[in-house]
Amino acid sequence: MTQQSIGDLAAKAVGTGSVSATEAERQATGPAGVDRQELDRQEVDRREIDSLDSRIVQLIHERHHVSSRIQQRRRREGGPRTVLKREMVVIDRYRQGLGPEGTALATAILRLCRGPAPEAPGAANAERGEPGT
Ligand SMILES: C=C(O[C@@H]1C=C(C(=O)O)C=C[C@H]1O)C(=O)O
Repeated sequence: MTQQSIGDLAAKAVGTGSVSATEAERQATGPAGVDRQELDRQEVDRREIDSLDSRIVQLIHERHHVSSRIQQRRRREGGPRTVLKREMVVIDRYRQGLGPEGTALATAILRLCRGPAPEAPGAANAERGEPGT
């Protein structure tokens, strides 16, 4: 299901913007019903955020994969792992797109893409069959 269709479903299910609930529906559900509608909207929006966040995490994994390939190739050829000039270009793209916080985000992403493949805390323990996951 696409993000757009989740949003459409939400609009149909709980009534947003021009598709607001009728007075009759409001009377039928009462104040508690209105609260429930609000909760429904929040739940749908939260699911959309969860889905977006999963995609962002997946994209960072993909980015790490490609970045590692470049870094390893350069190392094999006797070059350095990192190239500051290129990193400045990357940081600038995030800053242009997101403002000052973009710089912090780019820096974190570059750091993630420098080390071993990022993994969830406890993932290594899970592989070894240890508790805490
Ligand atoms: C991927 C590269 O190697 C390193 C990693 C970078 C990145 O993850 O964007 C950028 C510059 C280098 O420090 C590259 O040179 O493009």
